[in-house]
Amino acid sequence: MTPTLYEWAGGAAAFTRLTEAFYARVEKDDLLEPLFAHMPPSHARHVATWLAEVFGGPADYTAHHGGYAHMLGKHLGMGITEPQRRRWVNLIQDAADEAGLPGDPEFRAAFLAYVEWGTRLARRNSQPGADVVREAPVPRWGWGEAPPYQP
Ligand code: HEM
Repeated sequence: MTPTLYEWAGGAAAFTRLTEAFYARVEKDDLLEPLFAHMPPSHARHVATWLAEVFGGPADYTAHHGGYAHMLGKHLGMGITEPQRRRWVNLIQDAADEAGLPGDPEFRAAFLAYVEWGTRLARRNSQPGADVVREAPVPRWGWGEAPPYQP
């Protein structure tokens, strides 16, 4: 059986460490801090729950946090710029290193693929007047072309 990305990453605790490390960096970041200035303390935990579900963990964001529609609503009208999007991508990769997520090529390729996809959608959906998909399931992301290397 191929493990899920969630299992390979180290389960719920790994995603908690990831988003804590990420938002510690966001708070000190010139481009992102202004966007997140009014973020409630629960934010890091909610994003960890989202990412855990996306990568094959329990569907708790869908069950308890309003699912896709709630996530979408948080980004609407924000007008994320490309430099801000790219910084988000850079900081979550730094956070993945700091949080000790697996560094193997296959895991990081799948992780970054989702982060690229998700941030590009978030940026597009955040533009004023964007034509957005309002209802959808929380996505589920897999290994793609390179499954985990298990000798
Ligand atoms: C893969 C990409 C992304 C994912 C998975 C993601 C996920 C989320 C989720 C789940 C929430 C809602 C949290 C809750 O339920 O409380 C949220 C809110 C938010 N996101 Fe994103 N996001 C992504 C990209 C971005 C980008 C690129 C930016 C800006 C550069 C951004 C800025 C924000 C902000 C400012 C909030 C609202 C924080 C608040 O509650 O005040 N997101 N995001």
